[in-house]
Amino acid sequence: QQPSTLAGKKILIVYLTRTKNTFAVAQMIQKNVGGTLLGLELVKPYPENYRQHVAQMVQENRDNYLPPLKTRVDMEKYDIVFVGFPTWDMKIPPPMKSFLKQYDLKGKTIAPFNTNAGYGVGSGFETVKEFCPDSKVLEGYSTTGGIERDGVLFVMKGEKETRTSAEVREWLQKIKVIH
Ligand SMILES: Cc1cc2nc3c(=O)[nH]c(=O)nc-3n(C[C@H](O)[C@H](O)[C@H](O)COP(=O)(O)O)c2cc1C
Repeated sequence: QQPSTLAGKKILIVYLTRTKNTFAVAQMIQKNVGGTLLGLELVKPYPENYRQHVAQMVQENRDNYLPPLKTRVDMEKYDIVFVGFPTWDMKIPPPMKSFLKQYDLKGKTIAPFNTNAGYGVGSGFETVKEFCPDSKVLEGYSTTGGIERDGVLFVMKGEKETRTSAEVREWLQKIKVIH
């Protein structure tokens, strides 16, 4: 494991994923910094069908609905929280808003990361800042993931995986989590 410039700090890597691209980035982060991986699960999972999933999410955004989480975590144990999510509708996904709203992240350091279909993170990183006004929100990392609409699901393999791993390391160095 790499020496951490934040030695002694307890790290949580929370992520939301549907087709595992964001999960793959979460694993790359863990390889570099250690810490606990935590995948967000919902009380009522989204439909497996992509179009139904999109329709439900669009409605949730319209209603500003925060879906209840099944996942529980003792946040007091952690100092640094990595927050990973795919871009949905050019925004942060509703379940990640549920997470940010539910837990007290005051005084903690937050490092957001994202995968998307090529249109970028949208308003996602800004929303993290809005939900965490009393946290230190570091510069985020974003990369392309799947394009489920076109049948492209998991892409974090081969050359893409190698390149993304290198970028993740560079990002962790830039935000001074590792040397
Ligand atoms: C409901 C839904 C909405 C999405 N909306 C967008 C979007 O607005 N812009 C974009 O670039 N990608 C969008 N995507 C694509 C995902 O961000 C991309 O495939 C991402 O890598 C998925 O991460 P995951 O494999 O961790 O689930 C959407 C995917 C889903 C399932």
